[in-house]
Amino acid sequence: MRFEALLGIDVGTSSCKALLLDPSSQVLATHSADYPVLNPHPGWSEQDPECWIAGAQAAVRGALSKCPGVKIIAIGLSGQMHGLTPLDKDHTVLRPAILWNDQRNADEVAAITEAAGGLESLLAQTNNPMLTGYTGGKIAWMRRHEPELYPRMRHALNPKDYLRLRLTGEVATEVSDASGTGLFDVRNRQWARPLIERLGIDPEILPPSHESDVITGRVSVEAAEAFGLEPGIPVVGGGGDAVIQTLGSGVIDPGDLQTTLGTAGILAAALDTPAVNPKGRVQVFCNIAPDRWHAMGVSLDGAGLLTWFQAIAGELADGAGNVTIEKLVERASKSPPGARGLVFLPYLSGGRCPHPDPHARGAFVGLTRRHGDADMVRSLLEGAVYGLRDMYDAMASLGLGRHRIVTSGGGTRSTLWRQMQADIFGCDVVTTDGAEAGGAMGAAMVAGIGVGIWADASTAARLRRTETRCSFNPELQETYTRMFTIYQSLYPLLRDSFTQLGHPGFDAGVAGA
Ligand SMILES: Nc1ncnc2c1ncn2[C@@H]1O[C@H](COP(=O)(O)OP(=O)(O)O)[C@@H](O)[C@H]1O
Ligand SMILES: O=C(CO)[C@@H](O)[C@H](O)COP(=O)(O)O
Repeated sequence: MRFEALLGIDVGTSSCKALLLDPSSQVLATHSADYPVLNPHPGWSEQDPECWIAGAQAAVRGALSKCPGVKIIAIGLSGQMHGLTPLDKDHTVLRPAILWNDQRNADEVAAITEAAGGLESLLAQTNNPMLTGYTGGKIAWMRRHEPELYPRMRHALNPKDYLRLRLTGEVATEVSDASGTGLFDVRNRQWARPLIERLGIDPEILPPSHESDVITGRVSVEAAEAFGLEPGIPVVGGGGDAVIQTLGSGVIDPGDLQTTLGTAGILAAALDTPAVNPKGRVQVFCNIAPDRWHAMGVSLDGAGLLTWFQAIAGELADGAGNVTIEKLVERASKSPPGARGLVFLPYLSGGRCPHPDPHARGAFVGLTRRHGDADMVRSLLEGAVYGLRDMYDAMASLGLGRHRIVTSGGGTRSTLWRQMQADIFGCDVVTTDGAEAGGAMGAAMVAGIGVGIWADASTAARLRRTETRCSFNPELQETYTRMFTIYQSLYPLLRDSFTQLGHPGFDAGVAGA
């Protein structure tokens, strides 16, 4: 017997996830497929777009195989934001995609800010500063550093929009991911054309932008065969993962806070106006709902801290594959709150919010002979949450409440990490069904809105169900308040040292040269 479902696909940084949702908003199946990130130079972060396609095909086929007889009625797309996927006129990928956590383009970002008339003027045009992670600076970097490739670039797509192209043959984006280029007029939900022209960027390389629930194309015959789908299925706009995850967590109306522990760490809230961005310290983007906006702080290292440590621990154990994430978290649970006075600064990939500093670095501060692996892993987990708390403080002028956090992403698999969020923020932390599937849940929901199953985002959001709850322990407030105060004091003290440690000679082992 055939039954209907919506398919959400999330092109994450570490894996592609697929999720099937039935029209009553029950999760039917999920499946994911991993792929690697490439770091060819210090501060560079790239991926081969073909790995997203192979990952999406494996994730979709895996999810479908768990639901024999399912008929997909619409597809929604989610993906890591800001990644520059440059294509030529025949849609051939010109170079590996430059990802959201890449730090190579600080010079171009400074030049763009100046050309725009300074930070205030840029904020007036886009509501956002140009950050090193954003697509606009990467386009400028290619123009300067890859002059043989740049003139061939006809399309600059975000990762999920490249998947859209491969699924439907259509070049398109939607307002949330367009916001993350730094070239989008977030208040008016359209490309910031005067800015784009002033920067000398050809506006034609930027895809047409739609609202997130608009149908942008249909699965082609060729893609149907490659993905195990039927041709003709409508594909809606979808959203950037950091934005669409709020819908997937049921957070679409102003009030709740939402966090995500994926590769990145994200603290977000829905807004009903395009709020003034406080000194450009946070990200204010278009939300999935056409009458909503989205404020967030992003740390470039969230749950990705654990996979970094896992790789190191695996090397020390002679490459033995038994250092699992679960084992690391289990070790962390043996260390007390505050990790015996050990703090970890989570800036392995540089800083974004509240410190937009490509030179920022990670640091264990306070090590003694009493500290062991359990304390080190615990301080990593706590450092990721202090990072979220620091973003909350940076967003103070937005007047966001803190009565409850809804959390999502791969890191939410750990009860310890969810409890830490509750204890460090001093509020309840809940998960909703499908929380681990990242943006794939929100993508399936927006697909349903696009084909009329739900009237709007608020209606769809109300159908999410709470699955877990951690209440905060008041007895830990003093420890965590003290530790967080120390955490906040450290970056300003270490900033100059971080910059000096970034001397390229140190990486090459010839700092005197
Ligand atoms: N059991 C677990 N406990 C805590 N964290 C986990 C667990 N399993 C996976 N993770 C973390 O989840 C992260 C991946 O989350 P995910 O939401 O899939 O990220 P992305 O969308 O960026 O690919 C990894 O960096 C890993 O550290
Ligand atoms: O840079 C941002 C949002 O501004 C990140 O959220 C990326 O979009 C990557 O997300 P994950 O792969 O970690 O979910």
